[in-house]
Amino acid sequence: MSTPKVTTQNGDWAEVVDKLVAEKIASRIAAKDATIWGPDAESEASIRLGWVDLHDTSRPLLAEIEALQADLRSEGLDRIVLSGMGGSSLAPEVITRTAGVELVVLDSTDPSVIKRALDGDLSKTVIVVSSKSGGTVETDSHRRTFAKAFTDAGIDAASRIVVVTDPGSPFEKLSADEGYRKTFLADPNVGGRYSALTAFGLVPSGLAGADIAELLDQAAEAAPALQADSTDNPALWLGAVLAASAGRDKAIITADGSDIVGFPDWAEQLIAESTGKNGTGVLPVAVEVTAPELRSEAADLTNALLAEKATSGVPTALTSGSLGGQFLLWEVATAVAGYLLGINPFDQPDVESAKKAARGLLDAQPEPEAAAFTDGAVEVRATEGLLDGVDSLQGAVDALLGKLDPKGYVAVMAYLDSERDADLIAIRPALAAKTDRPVTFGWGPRFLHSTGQYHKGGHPEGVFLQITGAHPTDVEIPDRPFTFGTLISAQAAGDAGVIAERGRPVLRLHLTDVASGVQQLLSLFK
Ligand SMILES: O=P(O)(O)OC[C@H]1O[C@H](O)[C@H](O)[C@@H](O)[C@@H]1O
Repeated sequence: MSTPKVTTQNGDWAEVVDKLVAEKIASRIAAKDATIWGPDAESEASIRLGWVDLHDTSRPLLAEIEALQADLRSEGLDRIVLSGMGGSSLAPEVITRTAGVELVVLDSTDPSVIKRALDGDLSKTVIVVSSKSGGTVETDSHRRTFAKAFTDAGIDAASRIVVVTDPGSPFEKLSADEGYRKTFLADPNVGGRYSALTAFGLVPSGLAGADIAELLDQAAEAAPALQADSTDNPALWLGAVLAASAGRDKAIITADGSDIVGFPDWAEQLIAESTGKNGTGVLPVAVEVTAPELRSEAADLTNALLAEKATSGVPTALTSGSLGGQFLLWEVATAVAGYLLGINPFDQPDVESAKKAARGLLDAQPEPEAAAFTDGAVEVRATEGLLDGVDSLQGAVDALLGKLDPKGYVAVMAYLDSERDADLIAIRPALAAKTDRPVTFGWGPRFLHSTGQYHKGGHPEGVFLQITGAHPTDVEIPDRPFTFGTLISAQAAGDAGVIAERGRPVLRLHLTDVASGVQQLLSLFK
């Protein structure tokens, strides 16, 4: 095991850290002092600090998870599917990828993703449906669809559904009414993105075969250093680099040489939802190790890397240590960053707006907006004025990039199948190289529960490239008046509408044939 370490380069944060030590911020966080973030944040903070000692309070869960796993295995049930969005799936994804065990993570509404999950061997499948609120449309839709699929296959659906939710949520009651196999109630005093070491992180990971006791041991080993009012506390340095590097409001995150798999995607949600609000915050940009952003010397960047060496001259924090320790390190650092930025790190005020817009579209089912023009396999639409005088895909992309401020960023929002359409990811470094600006890439609707908050609530300086696709095969959602295809289209249109209302440029590309549309898009950058 190794305790978390943070080394800083290309800057001096000693004064900030001294102030944090003098104000006893670390020990006050550990003592669950809800007053740290000011009077406006106090009531939320008072029910959101349960994560500081989960390495102790989650212990009783281990035996329960182990017992269920043994039962499932004895029945030959070893294909674990996890339905969960944002904080209900990002941590288990990192934990199981790092442990090298199989977990099918379902955090999409793309019909092709759903179909693939349903096409797996249902005779060996258990679905863990995780939702803190119990009201998330994606997870509700997955649950309905899997329940029917089990029944259609002659399998007792209730025996194959495991629920993780908060006590008192509507989902707890539904689970009891339906007689689902087991309901794990999570600690309600922990928000989704801080829930890696609650039942949300531990249940699916443990059932899939990851060593979750070790994860808690790692966090327990890390905790004393992270709670100390000391200039040796690594979380104070990481928090200071993230929030107190003047004018540097974009953090490039990558993992190079770390044995932790996929950590930047988890950190992205933690930082985006915790800080991206009130027109401020830190934009987390999760990138591949060869990303152009890592060589950039731009004045608005910092780097937060799970790596041993800085890659450019910008302010950099290098972090290392075990996964359990890293979870706690980044959580404390984000709470510290929230304090330094003067915001409440525990709410996500702008996430709801996109959900509301999608619901409105599902209810109204309006005629789709006509395309401004079609180029090959791509229908092009955009916010008003953006396409004036433009009649080609190349021209449309250039027009969007023309709106980029010197301090702006590009957000690629792909409402597609992350496995089938994985080639599209190449557009991220291509755009970063072309614009010399940071580029976020999110699969929709997954990113709505992560960077989606920052895009609407953070610094208003993004330009948005939304990509959707045709669905040759759609999937019904039992007892709902819409299909997965309609749902994902409404989520995309709703989100684009909210971003446009906030005055940001949005270019919407709809691929009438996804495979050739993806290649057509990529060819723009060759
Ligand atoms: O666990 P749930 O209640 O289903 O919520 C899943 C996700 O939903 C919202 O988008 C929140 O912004 C996220 O922080 C949360 O993780």
